[in-house]
Amino acid sequence: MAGFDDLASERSKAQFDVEEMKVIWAGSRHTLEVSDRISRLVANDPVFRKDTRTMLSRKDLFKNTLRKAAHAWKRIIELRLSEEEAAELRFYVDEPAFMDLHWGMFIPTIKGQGTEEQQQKWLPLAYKMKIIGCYAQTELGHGSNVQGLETTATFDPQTDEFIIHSPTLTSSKWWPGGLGKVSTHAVVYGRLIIDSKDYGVNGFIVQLRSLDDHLPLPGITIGDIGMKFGSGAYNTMDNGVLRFDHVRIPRDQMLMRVSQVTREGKLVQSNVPWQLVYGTMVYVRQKIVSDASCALSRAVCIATRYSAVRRQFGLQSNGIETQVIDYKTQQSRLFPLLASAYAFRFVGEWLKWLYMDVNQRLQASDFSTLPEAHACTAGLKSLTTSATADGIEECRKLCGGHGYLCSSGLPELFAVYIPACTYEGDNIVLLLQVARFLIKTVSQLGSGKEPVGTTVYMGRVEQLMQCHCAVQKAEDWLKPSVILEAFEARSMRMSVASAQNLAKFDNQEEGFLELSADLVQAAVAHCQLIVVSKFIEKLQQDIPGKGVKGQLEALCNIYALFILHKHLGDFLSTGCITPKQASLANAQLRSLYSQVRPNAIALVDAFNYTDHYLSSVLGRYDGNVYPKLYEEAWKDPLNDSVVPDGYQEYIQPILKQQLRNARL
Ligand SMILES: CCCCCCCCCCCCCCCCCCC/C=C/C(=O)SCCNC(=O)CCNC(=O)[C@H](O)C(C)(C)COP(=O)(O)OP(=O)(O)OC[C@H]1O[C@@H](n2cnc3c(N)ncnc32)[C@H](O)[C@@H]1OP(=O)(O)O
Ligand SMILES: Cc1cc2nc3c(=O)[nH]c(=O)nc-3n(C[C@H](O)[C@H](O)[C@H](O)COP(=O)(O)OP(=O)(O)OC[C@H]3O[C@@H](n4cnc5c(N)ncnc54)[C@H](O)[C@@H]3O)c2cc1C
Repeated sequence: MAGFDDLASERSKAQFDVEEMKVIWAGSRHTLEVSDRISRLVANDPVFRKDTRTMLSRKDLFKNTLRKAAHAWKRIIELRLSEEEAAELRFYVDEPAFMDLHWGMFIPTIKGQGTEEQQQKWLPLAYKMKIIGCYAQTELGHGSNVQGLETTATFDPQTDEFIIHSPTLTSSKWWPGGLGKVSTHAVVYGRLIIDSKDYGVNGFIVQLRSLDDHLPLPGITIGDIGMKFGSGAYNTMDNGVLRFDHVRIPRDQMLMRVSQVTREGKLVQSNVPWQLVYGTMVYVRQKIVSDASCALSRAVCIATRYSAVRRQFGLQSNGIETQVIDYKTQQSRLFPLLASAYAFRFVGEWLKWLYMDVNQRLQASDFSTLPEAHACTAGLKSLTTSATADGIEECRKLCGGHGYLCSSGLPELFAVYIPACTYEGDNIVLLLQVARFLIKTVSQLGSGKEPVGTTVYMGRVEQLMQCHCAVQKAEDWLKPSVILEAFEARSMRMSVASAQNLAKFDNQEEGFLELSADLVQAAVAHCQLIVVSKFIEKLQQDIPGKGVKGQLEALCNIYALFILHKHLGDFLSTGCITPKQASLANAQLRSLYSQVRPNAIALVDAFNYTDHYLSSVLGRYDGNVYPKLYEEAWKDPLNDSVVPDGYQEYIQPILKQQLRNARL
């Protein structure tokens, strides 16, 4: 039967050891074992079913999410799951919920911005979930501009308290996940006011709801902000609105690692940089990069399997049509996304390491790598989420009409994913942060301050401004040194050109605004260089398993040459490559697609996703697409009755009217 045979035959063609590739994808044999075990545990638990999610009303959907979250927590306790296992469980349950903000933002904020005493007081309560917290920063009037927040926290020396207040409608907290209906507490960001003086934005732990009956505490107005994009999707989350009317909290509920307010109302700065108030965002942005590879690989897995099952046109001698995966256009759209999924996986792994490293340094009062960590997390968050959102939509189109059905899994995946381009920092705003960092780095060249980390290449400015690409034949594009130099030269030249243009302005801030579109492109070029270079670094590690390294090399080259092809204007206009070299790169790309073609199904099998996680009829492991699509259609509530509700009120009268008109 079509599908079964197609995928089985594809798997038999694989030229590499899929089991070893699974280890590479997971990060280690141990991680693969944990992820495999927990994914099956979730798939086999009826409470975690998700097939009706897109058809439920908001209220039912939300209650269902609460039920799943409670069950997940129960299983975590019963099975004594480790933190790693619990995080995997959350991943495979695959439903955004208040727990994400509690564990992903509330707890990390207390850890990162609270003093030792504050951590000792609040963390045990949060770990045992005796309180549930969220992260209340964004307001109706201000999201990107954190320094523009309006909520006030005014110190009252009489009572040794802060008075938290929402002075305007636009100061209402708006968007925080978990806030609308669940959280009992929040870290609230507001302006610290002492003696009528504004000391800027700080975090405060505020109790919102009673721990007895869950009612809002006096002075607090709280609710959900309403339905969001798509059915199911992010509507499982209670993104909320919150207003304060002079709510009092004890002084020790201001998070005081960065600065402290004394009993006398004096502000004392500690030795840590004030930017640590933004620290949770760095942590979450780093996580979002790893998540990008998961979302993209999931869409790619669905589109690749379906492309091997789907046949259109071109009858072969045996009388069957061509698998759409064999069309070069399909390959040129699909394989760069497959390569991007692997590329984002490895850059995510590296970013996790970078974050751990910066964190260890912070503990030891070494703040030197914070600007680099901020630029990398901001830039890579922006680059990977934008590419993933576009990539999921491309996968939908790669699946033709059936991709538009909810049962393909792609519409909901898209709807859940796209806010990642906005939350934790709008992607353009974040790229502008990277651009500032690059301009600063360029302006310091020659000052004796050597560029570090991902900007080390800028230390070779003279060479990179003048170098000529050495490619003479298509295969030359397979050399990592050639690719790296082209990407470094492009990024260097774009940053230098931006800095030179900026220097023409008397007012740097005005110049920055005027040139911001070019600056964003320079930031993208730098971030793409990071992704390419981290993929190349990965390949320099010991990679066991028959044929595994060869496949990864092909994917790395596809990623780099696809980006080169997509941004050809940059590479040509900066003189990094010639038109002839561009066309050789394109020829090489085509040849790489042919190399990956027989391995495509095995390369997506290596993600090791269960059918439960994929939740896609098109992406089923067994390829049994058509019978299951047919079966799914009949499950739609519209098909509960043969004649639809409303027939007598709305269809029959029209038909009768037409009958009368026809007789006239
Ligand atoms: C055991 C059981 C377990 C249970 C299992 C459950 C497990 C569940 C885990 C799930 C985890 C998943 C977690 C993920 C959840 C995802 C959900 C996301 C929900 C969304 C949340 C949000 O959106 S929160 C709100 C986010 N908001 C933003 O991102 C705002 C963006 N804006 C800004 O960041 C800033 O305003 C700015 C950076 C754009 C501008 O800042 P500012 O106005 O201060 O000006 P400058 O540009 O001049 O910057 C000054 C100076 O500071 C430097 N800098 C800026 N930001 C940072 C930073 N973050 N870190 C370090 N430094 C920074 C900047 O470079 C400047 O430096 P100079 O040296 O002066 O140049
Ligand atoms: C699903 C979801 C969940 C969220 N969860 C939380 C949460 O848990 N806690 C929380 O506090 N917040 C949360 N947020 C809020 C989120 O962090 C903000 O929406 C985000 O930071 C973007 O800010 P904004 O909405 O103010 O966008 P705006 O800044 O208003 O952006 C609008 C447009 O203006 C552009 N723009 C803005 N500033 C500039 C600039 N300087 N230069 C050039 N262009 C600019 C942007 O690129 C964008 O195109 C969530 C948001 C969403 C969508």
